[in-house]
Amino acid sequence: MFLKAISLTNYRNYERLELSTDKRVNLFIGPNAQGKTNLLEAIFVLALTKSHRTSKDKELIGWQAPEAAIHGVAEKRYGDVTLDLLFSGQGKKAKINGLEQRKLSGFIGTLNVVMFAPEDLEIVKGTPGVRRRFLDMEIGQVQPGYLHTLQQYHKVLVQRNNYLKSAPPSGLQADLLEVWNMQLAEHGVKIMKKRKHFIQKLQTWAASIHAGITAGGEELTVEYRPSFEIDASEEESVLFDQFMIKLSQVKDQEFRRGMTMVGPHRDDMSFHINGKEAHVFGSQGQQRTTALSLKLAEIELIREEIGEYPLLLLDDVLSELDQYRQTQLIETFQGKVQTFITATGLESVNVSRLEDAGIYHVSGGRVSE
Ligand SMILES: Nc1ncnc2c1ncn2[C@@H]1O[C@H](COP(=O)(O)OP(=O)(O)OP(=O)(O)O)[C@@H](O)[C@H]1O
Repeated sequence: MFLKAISLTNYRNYERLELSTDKRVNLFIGPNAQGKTNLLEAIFVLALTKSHRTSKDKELIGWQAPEAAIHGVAEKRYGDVTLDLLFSGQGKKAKINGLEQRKLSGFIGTLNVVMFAPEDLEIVKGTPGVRRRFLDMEIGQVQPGYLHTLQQYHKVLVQRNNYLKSAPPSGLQADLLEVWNMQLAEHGVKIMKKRKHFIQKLQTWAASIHAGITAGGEELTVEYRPSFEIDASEEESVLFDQFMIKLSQVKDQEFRRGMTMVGPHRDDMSFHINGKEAHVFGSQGQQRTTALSLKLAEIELIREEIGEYPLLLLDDVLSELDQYRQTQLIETFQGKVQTFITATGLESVNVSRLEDAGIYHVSGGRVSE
């Protein structure tokens, strides 16, 4: 897929921007705090209706304005699509080809993006919560039903935790807990199964991309670390029973601690380079390359799922890669994936390798070619 044009109205520091993005590689250059990330963020928001930097939509609206709008024209396999998002104090509205979508889930996935930014290092170095968010965003982008199941799971989890916290063990109502257990297990196994499948595929692509970027010097393995082991090839009913047994085993502990001890909200994933845990033993460069391999693997996973390549957004990351890794990155996707890159200067980018590139200068919320 290809983003042909984007316009912004009162989006962060862009009062009004109309930009045609008809090149395979679009490079945005400028000093700090001029609006480069804001522009990539706007493309990300047009795909997922929310920012990668903030959960507060209000922050996307220009400080002096009541509302913000993003308009884009994307070329897809089956033709052109126009996308509109409007953010105001009342919430957000989404339109595809001028038609308002009753549910945002009908809009998400029309445009697909993969963003790689400096903070993605946290996928490797950060807490399990960061890794779960990464998984959920990625699976959610290609399997719309997933986010709905996740929401249901979290609703039950909150109710169950409140009950565990407030009820004295002697006064427990076994029936009530049983109902929540069943709902938790029903949604929980669906999420775990999807995560397990996703990580298996992610592992295959990430390992081969990582080997390419490091000229075969590093072998990356990615593993799912659920709160209890499952065999994802089993029927959901078998996994449901396993989940229920697990809940009964940790019951006493749950009452003591007042919280749910097993389930996808306690999942994690692990990364090993040449058999050693990347989080503990990896150098900064190895950790960054691991995060990059995961993101690039996602590009292939999205293509497998939807039949075309997503856009790639690289925010301020090229300067952190040595020339060899930059070249590998560019050559892997050159000609196949439309790419948007930000950098503070051209010297940090191996421009000679780029084909069909447009170079834009960003200054104070304005973009010039
Ligand atoms: N809601 C908003 N309304 C107006 N301006 C905003 C809003 N949110 C952020 N800004 C401004 O946007 C600018 C930051 O832009 P951005 O994050 O895109 O910088 P950048 O060009 O990517 O810089 P760097 O190279 O440092 O990453 C800041 O000057 C900030 O004050």
